[in-house]
Amino acid sequence: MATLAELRVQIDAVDDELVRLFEERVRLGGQVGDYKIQNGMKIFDRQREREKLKDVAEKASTEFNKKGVQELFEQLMAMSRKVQYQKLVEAGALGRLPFIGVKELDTQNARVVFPGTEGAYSQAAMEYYFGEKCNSFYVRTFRDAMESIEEGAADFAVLPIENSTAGAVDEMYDLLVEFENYIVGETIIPITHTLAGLPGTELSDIERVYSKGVALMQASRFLDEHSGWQQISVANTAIAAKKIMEDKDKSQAAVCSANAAKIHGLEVLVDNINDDPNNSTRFIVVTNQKIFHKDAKKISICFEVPHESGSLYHLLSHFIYNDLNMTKIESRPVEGRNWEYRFFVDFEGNLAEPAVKNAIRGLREESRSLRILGNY
Ligand SMILES: O=C(O)C(=O)C[C@]1(C(=O)O)C=C[C@@H](O)C=C1
Repeated sequence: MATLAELRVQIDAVDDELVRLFEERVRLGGQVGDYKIQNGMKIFDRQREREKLKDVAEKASTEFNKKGVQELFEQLMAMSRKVQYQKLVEAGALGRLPFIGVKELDTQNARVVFPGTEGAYSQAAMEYYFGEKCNSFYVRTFRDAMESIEEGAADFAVLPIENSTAGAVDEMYDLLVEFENYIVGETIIPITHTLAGLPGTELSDIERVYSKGVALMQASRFLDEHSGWQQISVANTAIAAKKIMEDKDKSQAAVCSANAAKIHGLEVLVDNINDDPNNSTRFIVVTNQKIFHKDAKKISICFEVPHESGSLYHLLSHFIYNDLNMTKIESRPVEGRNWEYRFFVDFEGNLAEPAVKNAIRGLREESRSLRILGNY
């Protein structure tokens, strides 16, 4: 039997040959890229790749090798595509950037909308981002705010997208797909909930607690200690506070900020009731113009993937090969198509960078309905 050293010599010889053939294949892939660019053809040829995978599997002898050789060729062809996309970018064949780079966002005379009512956390986030004196108004729901932007009634909207305890605000992700609005900024603020009621309310008076569903979730430990209380979800924490004040009923309380309690004439019955003392929410700033700040560092996109094994894996490889750092991924069901998903990805970068253009080019060709949600 051969010794380990002898076997390794043989493996080294095979590997040297593989590297030589790999380089030869990448070179040919590049030439195909030049041809496709000259003739205005798409880089990704799904049909050709399917045939290739079938062919190489047929040439392998065992089931294990058939599967292995297919995985290997999937990778090899993905690499060819990356080389070809790179060439496209170098040839300037990317077309115009659909987004306009701006030096500053025009926030001076802007009219800003936030969901809820006076005292909403979105208002606090808005004041943090635009300043306390900004020209603002409120609407009831997230959808109403997105509509105000789309119609041009407001220049910017401030909306929650993610909470450190409760996770993604699913509704916002769906609205970002539904409306042609774009993210141009973000801000994170601490969220500290209180239990608020009419002045003089005792905890023993309370029968019903109103708030936004996610706020009830964020205070679930405290609320679970009072299992007799009915929890009722309303559109917004500050709307809950306003309702308690209007109903003048001591059997009702709200989960809201101390500021919302004060604005609506309520007493803070129990302070700081969130499960996590570091509870905070990330808010996005949305507008209807396709603009991005020239120094923007983060890009949000969404896309649907073909219902095929490995398709998400291949799409995400565009980030790896272009050396882009992905910071977040979320998925949401695609409406009307059971068990199919739309992915939302955040990654670091600026739309003007070649690596970003290259990745987006590849993602656009290989996914369904790619949308750039914003660069901020
Ligand atoms: O044959 C082509 O059209 C190529 O671009 C080459 C290649 C490959 O590497 O084999 C790469 C990308 C295509 O999706 C299909 C095949």
